[in-house]
Amino acid sequence: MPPHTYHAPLPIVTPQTMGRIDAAAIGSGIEGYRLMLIAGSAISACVLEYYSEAVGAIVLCGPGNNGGDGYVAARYLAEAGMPVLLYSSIEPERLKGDAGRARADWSGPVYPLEELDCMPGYVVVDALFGAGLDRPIEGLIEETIAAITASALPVVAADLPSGISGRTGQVQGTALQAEHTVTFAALKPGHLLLPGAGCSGETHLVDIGIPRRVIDEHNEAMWRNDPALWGADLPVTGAAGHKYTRGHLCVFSGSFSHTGAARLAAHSALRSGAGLVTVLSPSSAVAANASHLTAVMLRKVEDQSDLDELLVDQRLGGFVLGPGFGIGEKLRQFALSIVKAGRSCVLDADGISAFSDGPEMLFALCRENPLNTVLTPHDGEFARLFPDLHADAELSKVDRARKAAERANAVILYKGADTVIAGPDGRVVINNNAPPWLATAGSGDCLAGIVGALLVQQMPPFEAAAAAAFLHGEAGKRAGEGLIADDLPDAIPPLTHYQSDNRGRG
Ligand SMILES: NC(=O)C1=CN([C@@H]2O[C@H](COP(=O)(O)OP(=O)(O)OC[C@H]3O[C@@H](n4cnc5c(N)ncnc54)[C@H](O)[C@@H]3O)[C@@H](O)[C@H]2O)[C@H](O)CC1
Ligand SMILES: [K+]
Repeated sequence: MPPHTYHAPLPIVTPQTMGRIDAAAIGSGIEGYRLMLIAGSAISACVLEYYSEAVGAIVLCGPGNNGGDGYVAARYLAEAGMPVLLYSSIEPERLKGDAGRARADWSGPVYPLEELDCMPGYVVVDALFGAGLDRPIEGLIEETIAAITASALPVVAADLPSGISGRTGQVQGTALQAEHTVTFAALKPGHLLLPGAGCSGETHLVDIGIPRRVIDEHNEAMWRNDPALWGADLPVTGAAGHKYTRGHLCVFSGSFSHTGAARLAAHSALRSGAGLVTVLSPSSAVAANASHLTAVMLRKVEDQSDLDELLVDQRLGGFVLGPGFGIGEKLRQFALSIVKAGRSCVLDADGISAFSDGPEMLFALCRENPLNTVLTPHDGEFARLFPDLHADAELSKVDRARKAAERANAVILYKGADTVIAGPDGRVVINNNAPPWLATAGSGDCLAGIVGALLVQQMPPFEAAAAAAFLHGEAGKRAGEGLIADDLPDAIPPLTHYQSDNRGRG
């Protein structure tokens, strides 16, 4: 039995779409106040579960429905016997709609926010702003957030930590740091993208009674990375399989003093199930590579004619180009001829930077040979290849990755602690299983090797990139804190752990 339990992948929706989902649910006959009651009860349940020892709860209510959730939570907490002090950022009479109703159902006192006293031993319920935050926080609320931060009282956030944009995960002026965030119906990008992910603490997704059908009808082709998205596309080695049916990946080595990156990628590729892996080395580095390779094969590729000769062999299904290679015309020509030849190509590191001054030719070739290329930029490399997208402060990391994939006609694996994978068809996943210690020298080389291995095993590129990011994160967890990149290849979990279907490929 695989250790992974299968379920539907979690959709992610922007706050704007969440508003439409709320409206559709309410339009279909579900009462809005009922949704708020369930939301508020989930917040109070979280407080009672994690902070049962607290002296009491300080509930901060804002001017909209997020504040309404706060009034409901306050009532349930008080009913459970917890002392509650409720503070409002506006005169409570000004609350309208469901939030007004929630206030009317709260029989305790409402204090103005000016009177807030961060008493030791209390837990804070942050119901100031959620999905409706639409401008930077300033003035009294900014001061309130500073006071809570200085007090170090634990915070449970309703929907989102106040100050975090649900759409981008960016801080609007200032933001609270929560230990727990209770959100409703679907995750928002702000829960998974930095810095919002860091401010959310542990995120709890609660079903408040909006039917899954309504959420699916409004799907934005955006999910949290999960084996449920690609488990059925993982390569399966059947009894009749042999090393050639498991694909042959080639990894380019750099020059004499830059060979380690290619070997990390090659070793990771073998561990990710590639049948054969060959390091392609310039003559100057053949001896250095030979002294470190065993299961991985080695072949001299000095110039374009060597590569052209290699590309005649159709069994060589994919190439990883960039790690340690050096930026220059040689890399550009190699990349273009691989893509032109219709082979799978992972362009990483120098493989991305080399195209900073003119990626159009690469992007045009990718359009002619779709479903071949995966680009794996970190933030600096992304900025070099897509300077306009990187500089546009209005765009979220999801928007940037999506637009870049569309422009490049390639899958973009935009690395970071909040890696985003986007396909040219608009699909996006946000990866969130990477431990912080995975950010170490050579880690990206291993990731490129995993992507390449899955590509040569016939996995479609979007699924291959998403699966690789996930496997890389799992490898990081298995290798543990203090890992170095050399530990990663052997920590890659067996693919069979995540297979969800027996779609055998030989
Ligand atoms: N998702 C669901 O199914 C449910 C969600 N609920 C909760 O409702 C909020 C969203 O409510 P909304 O009224 O749209 O927005 P907010 O309460 O977040 O705030 C809007 C309010 O705040 C003002 N405002 C915005 N930015 C600022 C600022 N920087 N400074 C001052 N004022 C600001 C804005 O003008 C509005 O007046 C969602 O997060 C859930 O918590 C419901 O419970 C129903 C189910
Ligand atoms: K909040």
